Amino acid sequence: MRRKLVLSAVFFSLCLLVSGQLIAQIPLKYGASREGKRTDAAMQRWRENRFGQFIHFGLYSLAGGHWNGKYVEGAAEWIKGNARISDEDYEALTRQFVLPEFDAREWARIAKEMGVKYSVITTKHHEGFCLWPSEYTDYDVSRTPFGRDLLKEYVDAYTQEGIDVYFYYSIIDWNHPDWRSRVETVEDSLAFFRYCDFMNKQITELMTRYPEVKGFWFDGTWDKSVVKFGKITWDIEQLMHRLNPGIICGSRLRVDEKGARHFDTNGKLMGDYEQGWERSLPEKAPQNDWECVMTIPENQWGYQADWRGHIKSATEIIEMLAAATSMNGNFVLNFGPKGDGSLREEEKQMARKVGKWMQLNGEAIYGCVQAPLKPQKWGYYTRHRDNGFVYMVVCYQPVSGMLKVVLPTGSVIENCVVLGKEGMELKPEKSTKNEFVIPAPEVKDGFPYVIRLKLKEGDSVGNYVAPKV
Ligand SMILES: C[C@@H]1O/C(=N\OC(=O)Nc2ccccc2)[C@@H](O)[C@H](O)[C@@H]1O
Repeated sequence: MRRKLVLSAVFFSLCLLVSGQLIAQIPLKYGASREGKRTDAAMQRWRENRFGQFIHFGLYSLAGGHWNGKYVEGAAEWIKGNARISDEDYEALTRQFVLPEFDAREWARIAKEMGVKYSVITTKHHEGFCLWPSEYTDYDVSRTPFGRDLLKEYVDAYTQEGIDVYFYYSIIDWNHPDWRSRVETVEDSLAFFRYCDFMNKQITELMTRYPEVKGFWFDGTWDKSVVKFGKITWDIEQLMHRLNPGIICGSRLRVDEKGARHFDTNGKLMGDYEQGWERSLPEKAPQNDWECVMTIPENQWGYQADWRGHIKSATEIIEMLAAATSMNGNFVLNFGPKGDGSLREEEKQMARKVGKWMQLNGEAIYGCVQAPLKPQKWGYYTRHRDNGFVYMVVCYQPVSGMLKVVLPTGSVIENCVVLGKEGMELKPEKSTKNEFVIPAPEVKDGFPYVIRLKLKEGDSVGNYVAPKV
């Protein structure tokens, strides 16, 4: 009998362990450096920004996804490898880096028009070319006909427009002689640690030359060299916090000493937000802060002259932004400027359409969080963190003409209007004890619309525990 009890206890614990309910905590030196959501003002600002822009710009922008007159398959910013371009031929692009149409103030104006509150720029992508005059390499803007400090012009122009700036920095550096994708020999180790020293110097340079930077968006931490020496990513995090304790950094930087990425071996998030949502959205709200980065075509971050496949419409982008906000996440839309420094027409169009929508409906996005209400098929609920309104972002117009809403028992809808038509109140009908139907307004422009609900005082939507869905 006793043996049976012991065996079933062991079996039960194993099931829990396997199901992840009970991760046996092991001591980690280079695991998560902090736990739980940050509550400081800098992070709260990041949360309230909600909508951001990504800018992928580098030597790859000159190639535009084509080489020797031919379209090159794959992501345009990976063209060096995709087209098997020699180091010499690729480096020759620096002599074409003239940027006759580059105007950071125009980029910033268009970002402002689109309604983004922050912007992330590739200071150095995997190619290793730096958009600022770095003391630690010649492979940068200062050795090109353009010659100017592009990063400074970007930082000044965006800051002038009131848009927070963030720096993308690739750990992978195909140009640097000491970069190693794997470390197998003593020589590899010596080179790789020289590279880490170079990297720490560049990160320090970026944070001291451009103190406006609010955070870093690290990439390229999947290679064996980084996974094997996770401590280097701990060191980078410690370095950044020494230089600016409020700096914000996502989970993609970090690797613990066991090789675990994003979440350490004990299941704890390493970084200030989940940075794994690339061209995808979660099914339900993650526990942590999180950010989705999205491309307009299927998978092109750098400039590709010939977009193929499905190109997302402004309506699709707006729905993704609303979905992200409804799950407490940020949404960052990518632009890949052309090799002459100008923005492509499709992206300017996108900025105009999304910006027009944001002007009318931004209050349902900025500073908003998940409204814990039963999800409905017509779209997404958001809730402003302190104005008390609940927003319904309607993306799927019901043929019934009726929008169903289930509220906390005893709730009363005091006011119900479509943003932009505040003068015309909608009349919700109470169908059962806590279900209402709202007559759907006519959709004319093919864009989502937003209904704003004012609930009777005392309705605790904030604390309402939505039924398990
Ligand atoms: C934002 C993108 O980030 C990248 N890579 O991201 C990933 O590798 N993402 C990833 C990796 C494994 C699983 C899921 C996503 C880069 O290679 C790409 O050029 C672009 O800058």
